[in-house]
Amino acid sequence: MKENIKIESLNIYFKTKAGNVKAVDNVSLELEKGKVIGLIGETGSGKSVLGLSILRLLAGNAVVSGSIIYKDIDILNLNKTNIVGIRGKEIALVPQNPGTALNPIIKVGKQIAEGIILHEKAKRKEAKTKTLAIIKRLMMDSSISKAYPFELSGGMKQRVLAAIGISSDPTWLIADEPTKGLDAIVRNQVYKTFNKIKKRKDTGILLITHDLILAEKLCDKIAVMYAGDILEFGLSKEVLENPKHPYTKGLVNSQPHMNLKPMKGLSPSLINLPKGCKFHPRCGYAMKKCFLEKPLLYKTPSGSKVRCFLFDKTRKYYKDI
Ligand SMILES: Nc1ncnc2c1ncn2[C@@H]1O[C@H](COP(=O)(O)OP(=O)(O)OP(=O)(O)O)[C@@H](O)[C@H]1O
Ligand code: NI
Repeated sequence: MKENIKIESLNIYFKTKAGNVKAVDNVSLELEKGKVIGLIGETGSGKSVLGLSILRLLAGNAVVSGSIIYKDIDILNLNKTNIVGIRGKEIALVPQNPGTALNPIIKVGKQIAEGIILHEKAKRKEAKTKTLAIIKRLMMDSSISKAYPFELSGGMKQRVLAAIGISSDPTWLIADEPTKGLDAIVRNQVYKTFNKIKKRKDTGILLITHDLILAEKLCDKIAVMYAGDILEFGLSKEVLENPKHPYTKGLVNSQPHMNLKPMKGLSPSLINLPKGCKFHPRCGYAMKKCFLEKPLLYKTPSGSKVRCFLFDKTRKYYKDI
């Protein structure tokens, strides 16, 4: 599918005074058009960096290699003018921090309409009609178009950002932690907004989140990140209800609605990464091999992929954990 986003051997490091920060390590991942793919993992695991790289929005000290193919084009090779034609129009971002992402002195409706005018070269009147249709589609009251951002709650601002995101009918939406800092009721409203977008089936979503309840409700597939690596990838239900990698198990068990059992240890320094499996210093199942060699992504009988030697069936210490 030409409109899939195919990430291949993506490496991203940041040059800093303390050394090179390896934020994304040889990631290959295909995002299927019209599907919702979740990206979960502890803080600092590289989720936002991966999402922003698709939009070429990384900071100036980023060094990127590999490829991100969309419609037969490598996004990483586009010049600044051409990326502007894709960003916002075909691949849109719903940014983190709704508090700062909206312009405080412009009414919300106008902010949604501006995107439509910019990307679709629409006339102001057409843009206004479409803005009201989008507001209605996302189940918000039309009166919000006349409100200034400060008049809206955090959840409402987040939904307005989603409205801006879909205003140009993009093929892809990259949403970075849309429920961060919101209480349960408002989180549910944001979920409903994204579910509406999902139901239209013509927009795929890359959902970056710590909210595993949201991830399970919305995502078709989930990728689990740790220190720049994907450690597990598979159907959402499979990954969250039957996690295979010891790290995914730890993440699931540390959720407030689960045992709330924090995972032991801390993520490694991205400047000085552990040899072998990056998770081995924290892993209760670590074997000698894990200290020396980086595991591949092994396919499990249920179809998910797990970067863990316990799932390398060719070896005799394979067991279901
Ligand atoms: N411009 C930069 N210079 C140096 N390091 C950076 C830069 N941008 C990001 N990083 C580092 O890259 C790593 C990955 O960051 P990223 O924001 O992708 O994490 P994340 O998984 O989104 O975490 P969170 O869940 O907290 O949002 C972090 O260690 C971060 O400090
Ligand atoms: Ni992030």
